[in-house]
Amino acid sequence: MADGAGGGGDASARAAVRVRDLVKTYPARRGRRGAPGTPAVRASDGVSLTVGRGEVFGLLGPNGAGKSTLVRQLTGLLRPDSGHVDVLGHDLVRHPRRAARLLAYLGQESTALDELTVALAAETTGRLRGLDAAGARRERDAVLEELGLGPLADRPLKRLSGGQRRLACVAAALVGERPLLVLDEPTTGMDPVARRAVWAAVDRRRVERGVTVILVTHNVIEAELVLDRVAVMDRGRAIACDTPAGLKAAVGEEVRLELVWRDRAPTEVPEVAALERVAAAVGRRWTLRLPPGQARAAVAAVTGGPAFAALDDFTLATPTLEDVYLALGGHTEGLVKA
Ligand SMILES: Nc1ncnc2c1ncn2[C@@H]1O[C@H](COP(=O)(O)OP(=O)(O)OP(=O)(O)O)[C@@H](O)[C@H]1O
Repeated sequence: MADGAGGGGDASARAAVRVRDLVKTYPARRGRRGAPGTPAVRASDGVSLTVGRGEVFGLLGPNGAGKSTLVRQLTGLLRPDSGHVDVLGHDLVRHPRRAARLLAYLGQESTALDELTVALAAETTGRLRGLDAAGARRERDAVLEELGLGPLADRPLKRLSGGQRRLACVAAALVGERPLLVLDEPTTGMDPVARRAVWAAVDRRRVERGVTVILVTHNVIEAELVLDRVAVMDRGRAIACDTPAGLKAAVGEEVRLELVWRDRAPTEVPEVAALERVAAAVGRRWTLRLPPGQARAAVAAVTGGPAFAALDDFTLATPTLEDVYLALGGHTEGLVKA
């Protein structure tokens, strides 16, 4: 595990992936036969980020934050409405087919391999990635051994448990090596032994071969264990990007203040108007990160004087790791904490 040194300015100089101003809106759909339709969703709302070569880079965020939409654009599978995606010097918006040579992608759904046995899924993927027959068999055997899949080699994927099937799909993704691995929640449903095998395999490729890894997760603990840097996604935007330790340190000294207004915030009160400029507002709820002294002053301002009548509730708390996300302006629903 690196200390996160792959991040920051160094990463932009030796970028594996650069994303600039990526926008993707899924169009609204009309409901059929009186059923309600779905509104348009801006799933990528101007995302920019840079992943350094050899980094294990995470996308963290709750359900619906836009993580999968982002990686599907990174992998050339989904065309952005606007913005740029550069992978190892290739413009994947203009040339999406080049993705197949540059990266291995493990999506959330992997039914394409279901009819194959574990061994054949790995071998076939190797052949599709250009290995000759002997090379594909060699890599197949090595990766099945590495992930502890030997005993299941001859079982069709559709006859495996969810976690075993996921592990077989990871194995297939690792055959016929690509310089970039994009893994969308690779360890879903796996037991701890399998999870450890996956993280070890990922780390080995990075350390021994300089492979870059982009990893989607909404597990905060996992993020802290395996990632060099992490971008926190919320409603189609990357709201923060740093090492896990850096993210914690950035809010560690600060206090989280939550204000809930009865009806609307009384922004005609100058102290409230000042707080509004630094608050993340969701409806009637404002979340602020403030140094302890300022937090005390803010509480005094909203609990005394004319603002108090408009205040429904407030809480003050020291941020925990999980609070990093919330303190950055995100929403905790769906963010796995263990
Ligand atoms: N094909 C689609 N058509 C319409 N809307 C979509 C489609 N795919 C995703 N969305 C919407 O886009 C938003 C982002 O979805 P996305 O799957 O990228 O989120 P995510 O962060 O990967 O979530 P999860 O953690 O649940 O996998 C959500 O509001 C989702 O409902």
